[in-house]
Amino acid sequence: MTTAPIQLDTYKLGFIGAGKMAESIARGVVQSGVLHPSRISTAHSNPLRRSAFESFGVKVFSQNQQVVEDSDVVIFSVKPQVVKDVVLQLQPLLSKKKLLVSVAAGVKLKDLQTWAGSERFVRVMPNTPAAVGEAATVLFFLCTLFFHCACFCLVMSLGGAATEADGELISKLFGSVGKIWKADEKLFDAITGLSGSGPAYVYIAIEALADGGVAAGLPRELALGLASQTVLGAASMVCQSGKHPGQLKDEVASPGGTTIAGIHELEKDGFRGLLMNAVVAAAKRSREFSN
Ligand SMILES: NC(=O)C1=CN([C@@H]2O[C@H](COP(=O)(O)OP(=O)(O)OC[C@H]3O[C@@H](n4cnc5c(N)ncnc54)[C@H](OP(=O)(O)O)[C@@H]3O)[C@@H](O)[C@H]2O)C=CC1
Ligand SMILES: O=C(O)[C@@H]1CCC=N1
Repeated sequence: MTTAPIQLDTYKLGFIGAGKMAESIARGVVQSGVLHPSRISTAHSNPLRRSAFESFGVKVFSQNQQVVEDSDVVIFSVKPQVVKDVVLQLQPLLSKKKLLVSVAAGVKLKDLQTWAGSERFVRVMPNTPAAVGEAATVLFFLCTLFFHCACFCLVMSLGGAATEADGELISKLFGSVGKIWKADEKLFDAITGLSGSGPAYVYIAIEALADGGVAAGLPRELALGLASQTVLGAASMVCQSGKHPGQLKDEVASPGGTTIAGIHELEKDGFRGLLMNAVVAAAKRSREFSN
């Protein structure tokens, strides 16, 4: 039985938690054109947070309850430390008609479903480049195997009462702000440590590369522009060339040249190990948020 394709623009999207992650997703969704800003809402009392969303047409209520009542899809984008209280507070409004999403680091789906009194809940780990349509987002689906017409049909059951259409809806929504993957929930702490937190590691690298340029005599603006574009170009080469980053690195490092002199410095001070440690530490912190 074929179902009609999901029309994203017939849904209304609400954010509980009008912070950096919510704003990044909302900006990316609006920029992609898949949803008009008038069909997006959030709530905050702080004038700065209100104007941040109103500046691109998103409705800002004063209460969370109004957001839930106004939305078909509700994204919980508050900090992990408060998500339980917020979900419990809104529980009476979280009917099965609402598709619920959590972007909170470390908070397990089973707990979210319990607090909401609804199994129509999906976990998502996005990152802030959603704002420019370049997010790395991982979705957690509860996969249930059903016998269907004498063959296996892997049904993306998103948690009990969630449906395959819910999966398509969430995939389309987050697919509009970048690349999406699906993974088992047991990987989510590592995913959070890598791609959830990863933009911050790269921002530090860009800042440090620019500082290196300044130390070598470049004007700050030129150094920052070159550093940013070099990281963007290198990442694009990995994503588009199909080559391993090690091969791409070797293609830059001429024998006895400048690059290998720089790489030698990085290796002397354990550059790789430092990045690995950052991901592992962030994943460990994510695990601390689960009950
Ligand atoms: N930032 C990122 O790069 C990523 C964040 N996430 C996840 O997204 C979630 C939000 O993170 P982030 O956007 O960075 O955090 P922010 O602090 O920027 O945003 C959280 C927002 O929630 C608001 N808030 C606090 N309590 C309530 C409440 N009871 N009801 C409604 N809103 C409330 C805060 O308001 P106030 O400031 O007034 O307290 C704030 O505006 C977290 O769970 C995080 O793990 C996931 C991936 C990446
Ligand atoms: O720093 C944090 O906890 C959030 C989750 C992943 C990125 N930012």
